[in-house]
Amino acid sequence: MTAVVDPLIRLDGVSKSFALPDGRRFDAVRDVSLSVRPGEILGLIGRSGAGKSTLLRLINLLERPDAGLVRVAGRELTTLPAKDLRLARQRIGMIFQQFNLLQNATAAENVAFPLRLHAGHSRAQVADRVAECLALVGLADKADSYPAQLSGGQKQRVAIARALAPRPDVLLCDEPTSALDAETTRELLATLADVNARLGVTLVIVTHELEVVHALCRRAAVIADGRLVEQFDVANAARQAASPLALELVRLQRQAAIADQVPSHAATSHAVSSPTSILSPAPTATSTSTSTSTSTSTSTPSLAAPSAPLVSSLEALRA
Ligand SMILES: Nc1ncnc2c1ncn2[C@@H]1O[C@H](COP(=O)(O)OP(=O)(O)OP(=O)(O)O)[C@@H](O)[C@H]1O
Repeated sequence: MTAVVDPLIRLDGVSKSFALPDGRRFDAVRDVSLSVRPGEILGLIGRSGAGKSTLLRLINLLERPDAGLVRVAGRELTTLPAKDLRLARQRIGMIFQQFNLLQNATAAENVAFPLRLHAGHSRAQVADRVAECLALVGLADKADSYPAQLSGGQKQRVAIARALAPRPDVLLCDEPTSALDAETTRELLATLADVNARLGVTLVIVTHELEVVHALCRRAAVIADGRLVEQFDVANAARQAASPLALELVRLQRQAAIADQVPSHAATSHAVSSPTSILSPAPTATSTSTSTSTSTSTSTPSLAAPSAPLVSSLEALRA
């Protein structure tokens, strides 16, 4: 008999609307109910404007729902007084597409920031935790660097270290790789997989890149016009999924499976020539720079089909 595990995140009938300049209201999220189990990696996918980011921000109450309940780690957030909500939010880390680092603070100071916000940590404890988190994301040697001295991938790693510093149960990721080139995206996804596997941190990732879902997520939820259209296990997408977006993911999975079976030079040419996600704009040139390269591009990377090494290294991390 399988043990029933309580969800770590439970959204119950949440809705959110915004006021339009003409006085009408726009329904960005409509009556969504969704559960996320502890340790899960959930991808929220959908076309631009579907309501993915708003839904993500409802989980930590960066947006307050107009209706519905938001329960995280057993606590109903919508009814918490401000002080308790601040404490509850410490258990919910978040990273953003544009990193949102303090520009005039070093990597170490950025990571220390959430720890300093809350009393109770000695200077030595903060220093230890900062060093631990920077090492975890492979940036032990960049503690004294300022964001301007770091590549895009390194900045996102600092953001991950900062989010992990208060030991969250869950990390909300809003388009975490959209500002990164293909190679840096692969490295970042491996880091996120590692955070999930080693620390057991639950991940909820908003992305418009089906490649990210394929490479990292165990479950996917499709959002369209503010509604939850369907959810499925990524490994069983071919059997469980029905929406056009999910079927596009199935096509991507098949391409990757074929690429896995053909010799590497053929796989490479296949990956390069295959169409990218229908969510992405027209393909742009991919870069093969390393993690130390400067990547400040805001264009959507065109990953095409994920390369076999990416898929297998992430699957190894997942195992
Ligand atoms: N603060 C706001 N005020 C008014 N409208 C908003 C606000 N935030 C979001 N919206 C609108 O709500 C809709 C959903 O936005 P949201 O950012 O959640 O979509 P998304 O699926 O994440 O899109 P994208 O992939 O383009 O980021 C959009 O039409 C957006 O313009």
